[in-house]
Amino acid sequence: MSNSNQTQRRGTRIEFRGVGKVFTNAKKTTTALEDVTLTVEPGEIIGIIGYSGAGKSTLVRLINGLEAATSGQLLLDDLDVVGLSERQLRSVRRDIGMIFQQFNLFSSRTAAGNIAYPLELAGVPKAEREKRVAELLEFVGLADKAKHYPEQLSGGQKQRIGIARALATNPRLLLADEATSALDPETTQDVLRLLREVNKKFGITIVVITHEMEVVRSIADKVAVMESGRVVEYGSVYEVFSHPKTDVAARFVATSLRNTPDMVESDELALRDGRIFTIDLTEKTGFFAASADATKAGVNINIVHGGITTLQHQSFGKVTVQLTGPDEAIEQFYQAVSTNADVQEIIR
Ligand SMILES: Nc1ncnc2c1ncn2[C@@H]1O[C@H](COP(=O)(O)OP(=O)(O)OP(=O)(O)O)[C@@H](O)[C@H]1O
Repeated sequence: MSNSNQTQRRGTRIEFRGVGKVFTNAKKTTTALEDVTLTVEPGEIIGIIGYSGAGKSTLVRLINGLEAATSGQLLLDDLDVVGLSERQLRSVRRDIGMIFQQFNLFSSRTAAGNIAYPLELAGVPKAEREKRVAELLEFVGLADKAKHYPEQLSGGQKQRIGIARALATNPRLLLADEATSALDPETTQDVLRLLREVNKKFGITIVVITHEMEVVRSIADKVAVMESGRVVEYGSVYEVFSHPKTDVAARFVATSLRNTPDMVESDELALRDGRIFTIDLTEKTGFFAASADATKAGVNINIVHGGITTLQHQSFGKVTVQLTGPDEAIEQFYQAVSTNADVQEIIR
């Protein structure tokens, strides 16, 4: 897409300041969000993760003004959107693109017709519209599918059309609500790669709502973990993946990294001879020096589980080892590695 405005525009900055959302109906009140404080810098990709009911969709609906916060402030750049009129919100929404789990394409319109729809709403003249639609189809790699109807497209292709439609009006913020949840893992990666490209090329801020940590790992710069309406953990993807602070974050990380034995594996490992340790590998661990000393003292070291990951240019991981041999030398190994690193022993 050659639109020169686009490269100069920057992504939206989002700031939640103590935001709460309480739904009240005749029978009961539900607190969907409580005291959410969070900043997303322009051009960042933030992953919002949480189990069902954690408040993720509500968070997105506040950003695009479909719901209003009941307390706190929500700033999009410098504008507090809490309490704006419907007319003002319409203008805010012009800068926001959305993509959805079920794609939400019109089945009666072709791929090109779907992408053209927001341009028609915005009153863009036909010739300009056609040019823009062609550029967008090219950008998402589906120029040959312009005249196809949604039912003739695969899930991944439908989502590409959804992304093209969301980009049609040059938004500065893209909200993706479970946008890859209906796709297989490989197609998910394709779509995430496209979203990364959108982010890099146009500097658009992207909010990715998901319940899959794999999605966060693949695309996000920052991650916010939600539980019961609160953001319980927030940080760079590296920080949260390498050192999750809360149980819920650790559980999400474990689903993606698989670098520690699960319960079934632990039960199996516990039956083995010797002692078994899961060791956090960092520069400070001194794992190789301690291993060399133990080997010299007659200890046999067997790696039984592990995984190393690189995120945001930093590597981290865990290794599970089985040590057999002289008790004293094994204890020395344990003392050495546990001085500077987190070490868990798997005990029968
Ligand atoms: N319009 C509404 N009226 C009443 N309660 C609501 C409404 N919308 C959401 N809630 C409640 O707010 C809480 C958060 O819901 P929300 O949909 O934001 O969670 P979620 O994390 O997106 O879950 P899911 O992954 O299942 O979509 C839930 O308890 C839900 O029942």
